[in-house]
Amino acid sequence: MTGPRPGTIALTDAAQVLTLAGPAGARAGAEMRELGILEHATLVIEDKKLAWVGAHEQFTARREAGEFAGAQVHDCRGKVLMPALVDPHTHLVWAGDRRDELELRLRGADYEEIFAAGGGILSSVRQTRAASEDQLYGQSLARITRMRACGATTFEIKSGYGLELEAELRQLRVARRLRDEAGFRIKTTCLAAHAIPEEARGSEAARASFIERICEQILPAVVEAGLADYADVFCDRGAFTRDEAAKVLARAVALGLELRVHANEFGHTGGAELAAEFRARSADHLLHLSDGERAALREAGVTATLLPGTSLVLAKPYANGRALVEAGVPVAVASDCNPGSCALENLAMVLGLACYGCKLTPAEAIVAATHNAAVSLGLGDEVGRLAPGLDADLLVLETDDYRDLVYHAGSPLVREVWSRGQRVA
Ligand SMILES: N=CN[C@@H](CCC(=O)O)C(=O)O
Ligand SMILES: [Zn+2]
Repeated sequence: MTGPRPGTIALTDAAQVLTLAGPAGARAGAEMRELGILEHATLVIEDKKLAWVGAHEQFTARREAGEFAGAQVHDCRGKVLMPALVDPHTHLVWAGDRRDELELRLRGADYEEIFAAGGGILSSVRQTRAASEDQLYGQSLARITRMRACGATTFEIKSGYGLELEAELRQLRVARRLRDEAGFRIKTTCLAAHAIPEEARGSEAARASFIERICEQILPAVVEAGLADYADVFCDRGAFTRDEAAKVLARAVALGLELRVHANEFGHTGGAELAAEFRARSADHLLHLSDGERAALREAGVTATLLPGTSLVLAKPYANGRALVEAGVPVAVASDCNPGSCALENLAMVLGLACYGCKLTPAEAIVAATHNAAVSLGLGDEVGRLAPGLDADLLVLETDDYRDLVYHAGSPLVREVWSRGQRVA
């Protein structure tokens, strides 16, 4: 029997605890609806970890027998406890803003046309290149702190607003500082293949030499500096062709990086097939997807990451999440937080969009933005479920029914955010 320990906290008698008990791997099909709900349940945190979860009556009996005696009790009656959200696709390190484009788009301009004319991603590249590392860090820290207040404690962060060696390294260093200095749980991705930069747009030869630079200069330097866990490519109309993307992905694999792919956002551009061929950890966006492409993702064990905030902001179709679940593809949901196509910071609200737009059920959306997202980042044994031994990253919701996250999407239901046993928001 364990005695009282300093730093023991009991979150007691919650109306629902969503444990997500079940398989440790990515979940697909009906498994995505299993939340492992305990009613009238208590959860015990010791130091940074989850130590115990079970019926409140059992907790009381064990406490009377002397266990958990020193626990600090935090009454959670009428509340829901669930794993903190995991955001597996963000571009949250950038400088400046694109508020002017928001107004242009609302008055009828098209995102792809703005990009082709030298705005869009290229506007953020100019602003990010011009920022110092400390400016970039300050702006990104404010942003990620707001995102955490909305419920996410774990983030994937991509580069891709540098598109030249030093600026790409700077973005990734800032992402690492958010992890090492500010304590966020972060995985980083080199997305040097996000767009062809202005200086490489004059000719086919300049374009080819930029791709060569990604393969022979930027990716090797990023790996050498230990700054990235993944590589990513924007394989789509107006960005990189299937052949160009394949070249970058092959080089990344040779350098020891795992892969994520921006795929099929604007059309059937080969990105999803490529993600399957290269057995990427995830294929993201997927607004346009055939039965064959869904089957290829399933066979290759690729997680489909949905970004419904982007569909809302760009007034594009929503990815068919229902068809992906029915096809047995593990689904994750992310914010895609970026300066242009989706600056939404509230992943809890995006879960609502995943249901209303992509037709996931509330339970599927929660599994997608917790456990499946964590597994896609290689963090399934740290976060994403409420099980003893995992980090104590969890949310206290101001409701007694988890479905309110979707029913009242956008309302401030995330009352407390805990990360590694500390209340952080
Ligand atoms: N689609 C490509 N990249 C980002 C958009 C970046 C931007 O507009 O700055 C996305 O995932 O939506
Ligand atoms: Zn993206």
